[in-house]
Amino acid sequence: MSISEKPNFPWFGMDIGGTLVKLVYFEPIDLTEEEKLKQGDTLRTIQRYLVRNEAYGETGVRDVDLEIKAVKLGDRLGNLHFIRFPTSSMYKFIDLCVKKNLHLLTFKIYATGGGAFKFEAIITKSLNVKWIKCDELEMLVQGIEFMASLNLDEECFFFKIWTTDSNFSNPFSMSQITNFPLLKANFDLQSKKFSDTYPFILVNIGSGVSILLVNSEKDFRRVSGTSIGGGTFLGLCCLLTGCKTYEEAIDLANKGDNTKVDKLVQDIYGGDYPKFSLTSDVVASSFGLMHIKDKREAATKEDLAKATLLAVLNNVGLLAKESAVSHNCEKVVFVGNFLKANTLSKKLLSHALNYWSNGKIKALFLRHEGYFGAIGSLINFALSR
Ligand SMILES: Nc1ncnc2c1ncn2[C@@H]1O[C@H](COP(=O)(O)OP(=O)(O)OP(=O)(O)O)[C@@H](O)[C@H]1O
Ligand SMILES: CC(C)(CO)[C@@H](O)C(=O)NCCC(=O)O
Repeated sequence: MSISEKPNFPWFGMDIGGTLVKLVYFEPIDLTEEEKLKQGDTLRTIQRYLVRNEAYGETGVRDVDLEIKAVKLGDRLGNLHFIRFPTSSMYKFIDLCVKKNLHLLTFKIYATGGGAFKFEAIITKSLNVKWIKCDELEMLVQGIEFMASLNLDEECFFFKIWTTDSNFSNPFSMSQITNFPLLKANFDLQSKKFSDTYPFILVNIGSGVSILLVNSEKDFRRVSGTSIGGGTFLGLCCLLTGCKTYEEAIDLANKGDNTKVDKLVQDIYGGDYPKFSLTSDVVASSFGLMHIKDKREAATKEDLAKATLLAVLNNVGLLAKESAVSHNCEKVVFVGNFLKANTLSKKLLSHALNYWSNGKIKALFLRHEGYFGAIGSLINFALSR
């Protein structure tokens, strides 16, 4: 990718999703003395504000652990900073930009995600920006390709699974998974091999789920999707458990037991259903016990959160597998913020794909999981004239 032109600073890429806004900020570290002088107070203040803080207002967070130092973007060198805040705070964000005098600067923002369309009118009315809308799935693929080109050691990883145990017929059975040593295996890094990954299925688990067949950076299409995604997990957990944040919901799910909530094959057959290889512990019906008063009363918040997580994963996992099989792909790359701080889901998806495909299909994960759309926007910004 050749990035030769130098648009004026500040350099941002933005992805305004259904739940979260993702912002990638390029902090130039090679400014000449002349450029520093020219930069002006507003820009300097903004830069300091962004890179010296880890939290912004009530809801903004910088994912400090994801920062990438000394990245070359065209002929400029800089650090990449990753910031997120809830889309529901978008109006407060615009007010903050005005408070920080950003409206006095003229600059361009490349924005993607549904919110690039939804918020265009209010942003262009409040700030003096040239608002360039980019397609979210194109940005996602381009963002991944750019990150792959950086060859960062720890970007791409998978869980090593040692066997496809034929006695093990329920990839989402908690009892078997805790006994299953493979899921406790260390990460194996897959860096420097990402370009060998084409073609692959890309599963973006955001509020909803988009599934793409990616043959190359330029050749991809959306082959499937589902409304049962990260937003469903978070929304249902809030309803069922009274939790208020994603972090709380994941914490509850990690501690719960879904068999107190789901109806298993065993609850229906009294044991296995061997004719169709359905062992007793397979979930026959997600939340299937909850019509029984005693069961309902016995189920804890943790159990409900775990059952919610599994219901979402079962659905996404199956769609990912079907997409991989029907398009002859051996790799499925999972991204999106539903995977954030969610190792349990990553392990379960890895194991499920491995089990369903007899070890042929591998699940891959990327460290900057929710930021690729915003990275794609930043790259397109840097490419722009
Ligand atoms: N701090 C958080 N707040 C809210 N949701 C979070 C948080 N961290 C992770 N999540 C999870 O990530 C999901 C949103 O993921 P992501 O940011 O990738 O999607 P989005 O871009 O907002 O949605 P879409 O792509 O469908 O428009 C949420 O539904 C939730 O499951
Ligand atoms: C609508 C988008 C593309 C917005 O990112 C996403 O939330 C999604 O793919 N939802 C699932 C839509 C469906 O295929 O049913």
